[in-house]
Amino acid sequence: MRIGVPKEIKNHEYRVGLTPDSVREMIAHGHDVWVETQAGSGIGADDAAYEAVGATILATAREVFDVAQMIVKVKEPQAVERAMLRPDHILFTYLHLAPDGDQTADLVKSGATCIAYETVLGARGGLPLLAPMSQVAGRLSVIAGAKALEKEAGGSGVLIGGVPGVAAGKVVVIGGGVVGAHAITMALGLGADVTVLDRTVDVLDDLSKTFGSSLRTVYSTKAALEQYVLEADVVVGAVLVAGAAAPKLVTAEMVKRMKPGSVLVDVAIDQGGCFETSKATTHSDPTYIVDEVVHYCVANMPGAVPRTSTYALNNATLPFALALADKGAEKALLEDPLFLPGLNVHKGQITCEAVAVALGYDYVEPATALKATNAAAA
Ligand SMILES: NC(=O)C1=CN([C@@H]2O[C@H](COP(=O)(O)OP(=O)(O)OC[C@H]3O[C@@H](n4cnc5c(N)ncnc54)[C@H](O)[C@@H]3O)[C@@H](O)[C@H]2O)C=CC1
Ligand SMILES: CC(=O)C(=O)O
Ligand SMILES: [Mg+2]
Repeated sequence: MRIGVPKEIKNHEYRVGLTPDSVREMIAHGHDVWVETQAGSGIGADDAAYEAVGATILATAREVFDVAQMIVKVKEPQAVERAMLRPDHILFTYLHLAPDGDQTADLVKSGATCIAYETVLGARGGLPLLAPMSQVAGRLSVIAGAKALEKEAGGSGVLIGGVPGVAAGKVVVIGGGVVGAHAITMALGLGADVTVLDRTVDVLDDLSKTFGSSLRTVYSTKAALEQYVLEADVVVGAVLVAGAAAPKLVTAEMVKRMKPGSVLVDVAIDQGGCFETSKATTHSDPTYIVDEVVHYCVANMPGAVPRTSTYALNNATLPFALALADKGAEKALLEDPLFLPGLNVHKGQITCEAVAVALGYDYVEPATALKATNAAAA
């Protein structure tokens, strides 16, 4: 198959869809790979590193999209990229469609086969192609929160870990999944006073076993949320209902009552955000203030540490990218019931139920959509 790797163009996004090592695997499987010039510069992989493993460098994204059958990216395609998609393209990347009507409409119109990293399922549960970036974002969330607490940033001037004789900052993590667990690791490591809320008792049980008595675990009710959010110095929003828009757990009214100079870090912003006052920000202007509360809502947090993030992402995505290239999208997806839920849009149809429900489209089961294409082609 002909594989294309364009340079990412989202604000301060330095990751790349395939590392040179991944390209080498693709080529060893008999595929051809075209890479846009400088696509790997953010991870320290120059054009020569891609050429050394057999890739061909192209000057523009347009040439990459023109030559490729499958496009491997990191972030959801931006409008200019969506305009280059064709019905015969396979697009393999993060999509986060539920909160993004414009992107969804463009992908439907393109007729392309669009497979989202974030809805592929794992054999041991969870979301294996989201997990590595959730690990990174969870760890970064506490660093971002600690920086935003500084006076200069509009924060209250609390040092997150305190010092002997002065209390540490209170970090409240809402959602104890992958982002949550990694935020907890960092916050405890920095010496903060840490509480996690989740609505699944088993999640709290696992976290309690992992972190012991240094972590406060709380079952998430409206009352508990309000109590802990109002006392917090930093709140990390880390909830997820797979594929769906994030529930708005902290209302604008609660934000008004938070401590002046406290900080909200909405990691769930890529699914629309779990605080009512959240709006997506970028690495070049990551925070804004509402009612004296600092908001950090960067939708591509791992893009700030592209070396760690790209390698972690490729470790998870490469086997799936190889399956798509080796077998074609229909066969690769239909043969693997855990990969199949990754299909979000196919030939103009929405094949992820949570996206269809969120945006008011008809839902077509992914297997049905793929088999209909096979039948039409036969
Ligand atoms: N901004 C960014 O750069 C990045 C954002 N993310 C996002 O972070 C979010 C979290 O991802 P993961 O930790 O991987 O998900 P996960 O599925 O591992 O964990 C989510 C947790 O939220 C809990 N939850 C769901 N609804 C809840 C509610 N109403 N109240 C309390 N808890 C609730 C679940 O029980 C689960 O434990 C996702 O939206 C993901 O896309 C992930 C990576 C990067
Ligand atoms: C998961 C995601 O949105 C990211 O890594 O940018
Ligand atoms: Mg206030």
